[in-house]
Amino acid sequence: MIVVEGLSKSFKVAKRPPGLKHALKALLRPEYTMVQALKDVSFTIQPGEIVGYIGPNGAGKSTSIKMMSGILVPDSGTCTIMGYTPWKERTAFVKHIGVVFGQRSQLWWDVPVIDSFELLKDIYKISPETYKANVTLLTETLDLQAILNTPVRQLSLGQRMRCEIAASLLHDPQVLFLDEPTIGLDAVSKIAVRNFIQTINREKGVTVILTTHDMSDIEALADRLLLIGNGTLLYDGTVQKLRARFGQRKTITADYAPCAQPFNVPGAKLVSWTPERAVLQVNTAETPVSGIIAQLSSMVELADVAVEAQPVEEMIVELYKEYRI
Ligand SMILES: Nc1ncnc2c1ncn2[C@@H]1O[C@H](COP(=O)(O)OP(=O)(O)OP(=O)(O)O)[C@@H](O)[C@H]1O
Repeated sequence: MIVVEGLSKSFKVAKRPPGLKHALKALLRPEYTMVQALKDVSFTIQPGEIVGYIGPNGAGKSTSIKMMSGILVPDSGTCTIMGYTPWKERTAFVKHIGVVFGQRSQLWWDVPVIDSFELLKDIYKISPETYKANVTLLTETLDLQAILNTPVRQLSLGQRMRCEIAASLLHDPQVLFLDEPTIGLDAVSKIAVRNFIQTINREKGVTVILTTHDMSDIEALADRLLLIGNGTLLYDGTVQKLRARFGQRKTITADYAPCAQPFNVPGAKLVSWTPERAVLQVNTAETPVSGIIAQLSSMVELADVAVEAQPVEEMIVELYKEYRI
């Protein structure tokens, strides 16, 4: 579906040290530096995948999405999506993709949402039947009925995001690029957007490339992660592979009948202790959880035990540390 090979992109940025003197100098004799946003990035994405494209600020995620959606031209490298080179065959190519930039709107600010949808219908030359069916489906699943006649500028962020996602799917694209689609959304809207992404992936087979800083989006949606740092692709693998590598740390929370003294369980690290509850961390590669629970039950009268895996967020932090990004 998507084949990216050796993509590189640099930007020429004007140097402007602070101060009026430097500002005047920069105006008369501008100096430039080059920022390398992407360096030789390659990957392949299969139809129907949901891929989390992650990395710290300035890593090169948006630059990649802009190239894959045909907005930016790389300095070198190739990208083929459904047989198209995005930046060369943009008019034909955009019919097959949907793009949502969480920080920017593709809707017309002053007109009601439904008018923006009508304009998109004409731009994408969507047939009346497809348009009608999709507006009905998207209105229902994204709960848009009450806001379809409201001008975009009067919508809340969460309402606008739902409209943006609907707008990006009116023409039945096979690939959807989502750049921070849940940024600034409340918990209810986030879950609604995530559920919707899962639904269109499952029911319509839409391939999704998702960039986000919200690791709970990744945990809920992505089967596979692409980690980018300083413009370089550092990790390409499934969330399970990440778990196998970093997810051996488990947290055990034990509730017990009151106990006067803090205790020590060999093989586990005591994170916190109260007379009725202890939180321990264990590396399951070295000590099995069952062994820790057996030790605990010989020391205190256990009432309840909860075992939690390490959250994906913490594993990603470990990955960032490992690659020093
Ligand atoms: N139009 C531009 N002109 C100059 N530099 C740019 C431009 N666009 C991006 N850059 C630079 O390229 C690098 C990568 O930026 P990019 O926006 O792709 O990062 P990102 O991973 O999307 O970051 P964030 O998570 O903060 O959105 C950064 O150093 C950025 O300053």
